[in-house]
Amino acid sequence: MKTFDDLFAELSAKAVERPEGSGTVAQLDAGVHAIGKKIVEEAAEVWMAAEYESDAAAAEEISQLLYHLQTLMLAKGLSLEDVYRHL
Ligand SMILES: N=c1c2ncn([C@@H]3O[C@H](COP(=O)(O)OP(=O)(O)OP(=O)(O)O)[C@@H](O)[C@H]3O)c2ncn1[C@@H]1O[C@H](COP(=O)(O)O)[C@@H](O)[C@H]1O
Repeated sequence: MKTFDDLFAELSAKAVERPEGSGTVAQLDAGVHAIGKKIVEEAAEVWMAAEYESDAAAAEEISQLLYHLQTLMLAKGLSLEDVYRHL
């Protein structure tokens, strides 16, 4: 099963290698403003799923929010350590 750190390593490699068809590369090219809007959208979907949908649906929406947060971290050049030091 993929962990938060595994996904960050995978996305970091995609940002460097820029494989054809990568949604992550497209998001990074779209920039911080577009990724930020996606985060707000996904956060709302997490809230709605948690309040009105199944636990499985909420978990899936949470995974998507985590993905978009990682994409924003990459767009900003932030490392896992930059975030973890605040936990
Ligand atoms: N975990 C994710 C992941 N979670 C969410 N998403 C993106 O977020 C979108 C989810 O948004 P919604 O469900 O709200 O659907 P939507 O609004 O119709 O989506 P869009 O129209 O905005 O694409 C998906 O369409 C994906 O584009 C993800 N995209 C990729 N990953 C993983 O990231 C890795 C790299 O992916 P690529 O860069 O695409 O190769 C792979 O391991 C993927 O599994």
